[in-house]
Amino acid sequence: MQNPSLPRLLLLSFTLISVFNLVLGDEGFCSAPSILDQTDSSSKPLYWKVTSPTLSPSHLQDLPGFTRSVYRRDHALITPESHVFSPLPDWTNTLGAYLITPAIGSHFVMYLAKMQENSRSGLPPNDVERLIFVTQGAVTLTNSSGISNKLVVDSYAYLPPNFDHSLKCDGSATLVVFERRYAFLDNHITEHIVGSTDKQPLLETPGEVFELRKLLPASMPYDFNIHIMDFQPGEFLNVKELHYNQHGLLLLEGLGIYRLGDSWYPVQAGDVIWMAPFVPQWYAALGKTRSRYLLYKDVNRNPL
Ligand SMILES: NC(=O)N[C@H](N)C(=O)O
Ligand SMILES: [Mn+2]
Repeated sequence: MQNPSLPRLLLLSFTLISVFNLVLGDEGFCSAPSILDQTDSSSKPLYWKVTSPTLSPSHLQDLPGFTRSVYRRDHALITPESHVFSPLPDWTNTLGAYLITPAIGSHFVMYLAKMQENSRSGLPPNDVERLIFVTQGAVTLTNSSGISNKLVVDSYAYLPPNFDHSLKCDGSATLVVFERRYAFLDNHITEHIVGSTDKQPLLETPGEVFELRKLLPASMPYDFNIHIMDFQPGEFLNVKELHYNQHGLLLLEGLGIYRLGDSWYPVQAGDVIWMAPFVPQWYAALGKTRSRYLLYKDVNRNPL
């Protein structure tokens, strides 16, 4: 057999190198793109991952039937690839995905409302209070006396039971909405509230390292609150909580591990969690950026 010519050798070695490059990539063998390699998110709008989550690692994206969602007796993890939207009754041009309802065992509802152009909200049932929190876009809230407030990302509004109001959206907006049949107490009444997370003071968290803000007053008329909790990577809940209160959680930023009962779940921004009363619960923040989650918690009412 004659010696292979130099040009053939060069062609062969070039082919081999490019094949290895293709397989190895520059991070090593079979390297899957890491969620941590996300482009620098400082150029993105606040809470951008809530409405554009990493639906699943790219090498699992097209795996039929793959989901991280779980439903158990005392908890549920609802991840974005499981959302089922349908027109919200009484709302105009708005798609809703109910994520937590009394059918799961809760005394409240939690849903995502995707408002499209020229959309308008409907009212909740009588005696039902509502809290809306904007995670994308902007809406205009108008109350019965005609006063309007523009709510942008990170803003919220609390509407007392039987409080006439309407939300209008010209472009698009995504809201997370909590509604609950108000637990009337003596002659207490709640007030209409409009605010934004960044204007709420940090509260003491004795024995814990996370930063805590609350969106509603702690006073007796309010039968629930919304906690905004921030963890730096590596920080975790000190107390492995087990309490009579129930939770609806939306992870707004970051990623980590949520322990619920005897299960441990990797979670990321966009994930929603239902926690029934007494479910053991614990969180640890991972990754390169802070974790921030929004948490519904019933308060101020005797559990009997
Ligand atoms: N799972 C939680 O983050 N729970 C809150 N720390 C709470 O119950 O207040
Ligand atoms: Mn808790």
